[in-house]
This record gives sequence, C-alpha cells and structure tokens, in this order.
Amino acid sequence: MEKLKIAGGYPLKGTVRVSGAKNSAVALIPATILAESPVTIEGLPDISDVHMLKDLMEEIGGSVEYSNNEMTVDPSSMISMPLPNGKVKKLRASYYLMGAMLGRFKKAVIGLPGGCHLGPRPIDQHIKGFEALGASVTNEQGAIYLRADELRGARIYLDVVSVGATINIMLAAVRAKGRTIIENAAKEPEIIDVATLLTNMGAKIKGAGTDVIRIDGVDELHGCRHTIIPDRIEAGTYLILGAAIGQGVTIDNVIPQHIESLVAKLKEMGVKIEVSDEQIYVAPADRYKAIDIKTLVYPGFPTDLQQPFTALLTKAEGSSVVTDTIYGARFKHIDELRRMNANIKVEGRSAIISGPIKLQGAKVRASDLRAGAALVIAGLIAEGVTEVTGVEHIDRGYSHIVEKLNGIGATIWREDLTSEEQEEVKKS
Ligand SMILES: CC(=O)N[C@H]1[C@@H](OP(=O)(O)OP(=O)(O)OC[C@H]2O[C@@H](n3ccc(=O)[nH]c3=O)[C@H](O)[C@@H]2O)O[C@H](CO)[C@@H](O)[C@@H]1O
Ligand SMILES: C=C(OP(=O)(O)O)C(=O)O
Repeated sequence: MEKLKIAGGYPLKGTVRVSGAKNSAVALIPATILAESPVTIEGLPDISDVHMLKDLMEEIGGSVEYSNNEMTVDPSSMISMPLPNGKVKKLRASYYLMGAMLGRFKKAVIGLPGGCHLGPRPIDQHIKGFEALGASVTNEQGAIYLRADELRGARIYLDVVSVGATINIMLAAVRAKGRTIIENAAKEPEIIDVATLLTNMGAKIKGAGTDVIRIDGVDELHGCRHTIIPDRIEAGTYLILGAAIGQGVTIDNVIPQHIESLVAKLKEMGVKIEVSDEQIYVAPADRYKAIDIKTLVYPGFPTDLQQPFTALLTKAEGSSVVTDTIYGARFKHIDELRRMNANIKVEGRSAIISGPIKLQGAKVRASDLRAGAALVIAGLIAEGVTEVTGVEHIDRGYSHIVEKLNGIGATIWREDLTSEEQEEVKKS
C-alpha cells in the first residue's frame, strides 16, 4: 500500500494532457460483451477501474489485448458466467455487466456493485428498466439474478435522472425485440459516448444526449473501433488546480462544452480563463470571490467536481456554500480539509466554507476518489508537506496523476506505507 507525499506551495505552470473518460470507459468496456466480433476502444485511461474490467471480461471468457491505452475485446467466446463476488464488488460500474449480459445472454448473476461510498447508491431504476423489458430480477444473498425468455422493447420513465440506469437500460434494450423509449433519461456526455459505440456496433439509437432516447432492438451487433471522449472530470480537476495554484496552466485534450458550468463558476470567482477548441488556459484570480455551488444533473455543475472545488474555495474571501443535490452526504473530505486548517461547516446537504484560509500540510486520508482529488489540490496549495493515504481510491480514476502533476512543476511522490500506517488502515 502506498501514500502520496506533497510538498505544497510551489506554483504550477505548463501543459497537462487529459486522458480518456473514466465514466465512459467503465461502460464502454462492458458494452463490448454485446458484440459477436472484436471491438477496439482507443484512448482508455490507465486506471484501476479499467484494469479491473479487463480482468472481468477475461473471467467471462473474453479474449482481451490491452496496450498503449487501446483495448481489443473479442467477446465471441464469452459465456454468462455468474459473478456474485470478487472484482464486481470493487467498482460501482460492474453494474453495467447486468445490462450487457442480459442483452446478449438473456441471463446474468452479478454481485451488488461497490465504488465510492457517497451515501446510498440505489439501483432501483436500473431494475425497473430491466423488468419493463421483460426480465425477472431477484436479489439472492447480495447478488442480482436476471433472467428473461426474451427481451421486449418498452416505454420506461425514469423516476430519477440517473446516468447509470440510462446506460444500463440502453445496453439491454439494443438487443430487445422492438422499440424502447427511455423518458427522463440522463444527458451526460458519457451517455452519448456509449450510444456512439453501440451505434458503430450496429445498434439503432436516437436521442442520446436528450431526455428521450429511442432504441430499436437488433438481432446482432458486430465489432468496430471507437475512440473514447476526454475525461471532463479529470480536466475539471486540473482546471481547479490551475486556478488555485497555477501560474498559467493549459489543459489539453478537453471538450470545453463538457465543462461549461465549471468554467462559468471559476470566472465568477475571478479566475482568468481562455477557451480554445481543445484546450483551456487558466491563470489565478487577483482576488478570489466567495461563490455558491449547487450540483445538478448535466449540464449543471457535476457532483464529481464538488469535492475538488471545495479545496479551491478555502482561498475565497467570504462564505461560500456548496450544496450537493445528487449525493447529499458526499462530504467525507471536509474533516480532512479541517485537519489542514480549513474553516468549513457541514449543514445537511451543504458545506459552508469561510475564507480565505492558509492551508497547512497534514496527514490526511482519502475516503473516496474525488475526496482524494480534493486533498491533492489542498496539499499542493498548503504550506509544508501533506501525506495522503487511501491512494487506491485516487488510482481508480486519475491516470498517472503523479507524473502529470510533476510535469507541471508540482513536488509530489509515492511512498510505501509504514507498518504502523498499514495497521491503522486495517483498523479503519
Ligand atoms: C446525475 C449525476 O450527476 N450522475 C453522476 C453520478 O452517477 P451515478 O451513476 O452514480 O448516479 P446516477 O446518475 O445513476 O444517480 C443520480 C441520482 O439518482 C439516484 N438513483 C440512481 C439510480 C437508481 O436506480 N436510483 C436512484 O435513486 C442516485 O442515488 C443519485 O442521487 O455519479 C457518478 C460518479 O460520481 C457521476 O459520474 C455521474 O455524473
Ligand atoms: C464516484 C465516482 O466513481 P464511482 O461512481 O465509480 O464510484 C466518481 O467518478 O466520482
């Protein structure tokens, strides 16, 4: 087990290149199950969630080649192997195996998914969708059993706008008989990316990226080559970092339209930003104004950037309020930021940040992926040395974070945990 050590306070300068989107990758890889011949995905991020899904594809009989961020999955020999335990419990996105295996094999057994602990993460809307398509769904000792004689298209209204449910229903519906209509669908760019891959595989999908998606089922899907979209959350994390402690940072390989809400909020704080086709240049504010943030479904401010943004708001003059309407308990980073001298109160779904505060280096623990990103940003802003444990969460979603940060002038490195620290982790 490792920790990150950060010598804070050094300004960052230069260009950082964004990798492929984690939240697309984790759906695109399971989507390959639906094809009858090899599918190649280019530009995957080098993160543990991707490695875990590669292993899962092999566990169900797929043959996988993976090098230089390019993965080719030959799904022709796959079988509907039950996956009640093991790796499926390590990541949230293993739930996409349900939709994809149900679509291809009309049956699946998948353990309840893991992922970041952000409070309850129900999958009732996924199940509602599978049942509407004609599947029987039961929960037996922590594993979901899905079975269908045949899948039939249906009209499905989502009671909550859910990225996961929208994608999962799409995965099953592309192989159903007849037309499926998903109403109140989520509109995130990752949904368009998955729909683009499925369309290249021969699926008939209209309306991805709007709140009504129409899918006409087909009998067979074939292999293809697909390039993943850039990670808007990774791009946003580096943008926040550049705003906090940059001296001119360029974020390369970004689709600016995907992070308009973040750019608008940074400008509101006084941060200087120049947007071009595939790059965003960010320079710090002369004075950081306190602002309020409310997370919303896309194109609103993403919940995944709420935690990193909180670290930046410690520099703002006055009180800022961050409200998470998607995951109201996504505040485990706050206690750790307080250890670093931040002045933050949590009230219900909101965090109230009073600033400006000079953050101090400290020993902190990342409880989840974006909490980890928030602590890395705080460590880079802070005076002195910060040690971040829980690096395995950060490695789920940030490709080569140490190398990328060192490349723009940060002083950050990995160290093995001492035996005492390992004991502490085991107890926590
Ligand atoms: C809309 C939104 O911002 N989604 C984010 C959410 O997706 P994630 O896929 O985790 O969550 P969903 O988009 O599926 O869920 C959004 C909301 O609906 C609720 N829900 C979801 C499914 C369900 O069956 N029942 C139910 O009640 C969730 O608890 C949550 O409050 O976290 C991901 C990882 O942080 C982000 O990449 C997504 O952009
Ligand atoms: C919480 C996240 O990931 P996951 O849903 O995979 O746990 C995230 O990407 O911010």
